[in-house]
Amino acid sequence: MQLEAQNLRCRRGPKTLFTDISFSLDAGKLLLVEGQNGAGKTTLLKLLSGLRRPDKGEVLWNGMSIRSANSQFNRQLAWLGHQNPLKEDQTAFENLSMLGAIRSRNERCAYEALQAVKLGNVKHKAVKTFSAGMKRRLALASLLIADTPLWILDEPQAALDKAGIALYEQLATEHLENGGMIIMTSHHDVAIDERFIERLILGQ
Ligand SMILES: Nc1ncnc2c1ncn2[C@@H]1O[C@H](COP(=O)(O)OP(=O)(O)OP(=O)(O)O)[C@@H](O)[C@H]1O
Repeated sequence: MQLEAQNLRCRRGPKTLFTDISFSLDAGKLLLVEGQNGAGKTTLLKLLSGLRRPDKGEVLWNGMSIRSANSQFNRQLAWLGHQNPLKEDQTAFENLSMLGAIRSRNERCAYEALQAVKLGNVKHKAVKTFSAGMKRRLALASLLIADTPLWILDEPQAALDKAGIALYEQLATEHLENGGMIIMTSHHDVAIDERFIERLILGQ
């Protein structure tokens, strides 16, 4: 398994955000994308997810363009942006069950994912009653339900308290140990073993 970026260039409005980004990421590795506000981290993650096209360059999954129907890229990817992809009027359990149904998971997976993010005791409460940190935990549970090898996560630790950040780091470490891959941004330290981590700093 490999994700490769080849000579990516991106402009937004009059500004060139980056001109020649290349890297390759293998199974069991985490790419930490760093840079100041406005450096282009979110934009780069969108290019790598296929949500936005680069002005130049290509993103390859296992040697094949992610735009090729044969790449199966979308089935391998779980994306988490700044916004949590949650239905506010539904309960935590209903949100995860719905995602699980799309991925042919049974209800037990939803219960297990809720336990894993320590939301088991509020599983039948509507998401609109949750705090920002609880919603972010639920969004992290959706990664477990998706069960894809590649996670692309824009500030996954946002809104989480110390325990929530530690929980995220634990889930991410387990994912990497199982041969998964993660691309993420963060404005904070990430306490994940350095042997998993590669870094890309934008705006230098
Ligand atoms: N819809 C848009 N139209 C034009 N310019 C945009 C748009 N969205 C973002 N930009 C610009 O693109 C640049 C990069 O934005 P981006 O969100 O990728 O940065 P970032 O590194 O993720 O920032 P942050 O750390 O604040 O989340 C910024 O200068 C921003 O003003």
